[in-house]
Amino acid sequence: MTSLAHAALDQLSALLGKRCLTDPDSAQRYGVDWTKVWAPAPSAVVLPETTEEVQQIVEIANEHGLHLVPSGGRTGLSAGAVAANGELVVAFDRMNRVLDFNEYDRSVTVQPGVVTQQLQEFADSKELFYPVDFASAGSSQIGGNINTNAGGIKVIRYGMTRDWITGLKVVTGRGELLDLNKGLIKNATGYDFRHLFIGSEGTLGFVVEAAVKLARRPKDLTALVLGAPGFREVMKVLHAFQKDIDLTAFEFFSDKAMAHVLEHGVAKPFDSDCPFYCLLEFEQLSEHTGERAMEIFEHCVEQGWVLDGVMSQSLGQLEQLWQLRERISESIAPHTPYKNDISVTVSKVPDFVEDVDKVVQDAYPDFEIVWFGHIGDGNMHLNILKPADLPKEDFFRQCGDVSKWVFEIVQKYDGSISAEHGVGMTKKPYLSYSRSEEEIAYMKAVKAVFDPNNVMNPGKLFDV
Ligand SMILES: O=C(O)CC[C@@H](O)C(=O)O
Ligand SMILES: [Zn+2]
Repeated sequence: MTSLAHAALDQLSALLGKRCLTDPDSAQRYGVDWTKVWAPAPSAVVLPETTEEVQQIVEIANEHGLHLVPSGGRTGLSAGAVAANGELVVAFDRMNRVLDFNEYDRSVTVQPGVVTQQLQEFADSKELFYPVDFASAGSSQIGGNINTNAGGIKVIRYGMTRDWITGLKVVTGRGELLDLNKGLIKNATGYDFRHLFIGSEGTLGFVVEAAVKLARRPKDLTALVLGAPGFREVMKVLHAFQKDIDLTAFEFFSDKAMAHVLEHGVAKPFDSDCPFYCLLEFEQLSEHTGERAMEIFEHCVEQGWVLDGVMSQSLGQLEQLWQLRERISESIAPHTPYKNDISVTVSKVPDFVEDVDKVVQDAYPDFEIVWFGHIGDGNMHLNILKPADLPKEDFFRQCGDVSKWVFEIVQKYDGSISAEHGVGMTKKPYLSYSRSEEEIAYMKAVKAVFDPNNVMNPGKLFDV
């Protein structure tokens, strides 16, 4: 570990005892997320258990000029929670309790270290539903989800994390505790700071408590996996289903993505090989919905938009079909992927994908390019896989060069360079492709208000 001012370390140890860690294993464990670009090098790791302790940590940081990095489930993909420069990591694993539940408000109050799946299971135990879901739900924490405004596989129906947070308690970079919006549905009293903190990547303060809204449990979820001859056909299928059915998900993946998950032991859904696949899901609110889905499926086949397909007949089959999509990220991970998480409005998706695909195919004739994502909400994951014999540094450098061309197209289409993974360090150099100079100046000014000494996660999102 790099050296932290002795006086600061003494104060932290006096405050937290054994919950102030300076051993190399803890540094490795708490100083990284799922990006493998920067090596972890924090000065120390602290594990607060109360809001008061969080406030005192922030006060010590201000006094000694420490830099603080929030750490949740560490499943991030943009290096937003990486401590690579001697920072103090503040990990929320010990603040992981459900504090309150109110069935009339359909609201649950949680600490930031509650794991997403723990929240989903709690909601289920109350016969309710927390709908924000993604493959890393088993380890990601709600505090991290709030800091990145996490999205995932159900956004088409339920929106992002932002749409489910009705209240936030935060400790600002000044060490003050703010109680934001207090669980209210309606509150027209000026600036809603809750929304400033959601998606702020820990640059303004720490989330120490959140009030989360819950939904009705979905009824008889059913999935269809369909094979399509081309990408444009996938979008026609989306349109055909959406005209009649409220979809809870519409995901797509290419044949290359399919090949990787099959190699990882997931069962093939049907015999035909197709260039593209989509997975769509809906609630069977009545028998009629299933019949209507079959009619639309047949229509898509007649039109030549669908080559083959399968529909789940049980919860087990539904879960099996979801594996095809949810396990893509882990199945390509051994190939050191360079990730892009880009979005445009849904109507622009076909032209946008065609333009980007042309650029990356030309730029990387020897690299494998894997497309998949949440196409129903306009979010594509573009992963470039590293050839086994190419050194990691050369690979990332080449990918970085091409990113500029990709992001020029994103800008042309008024899209986002980070739809749901955040900016962190990986996308920081490209922020101006999605946000104007004026906007970035306002962002910096806002940070200065909440965190005047720049103790909160510096070097992420933008440089001050
Ligand atoms: O690995 C990726 O590029 C995407 C990860 C995640 O957002 C997903 O949708 O599976
Ligand atoms: Zn995703």
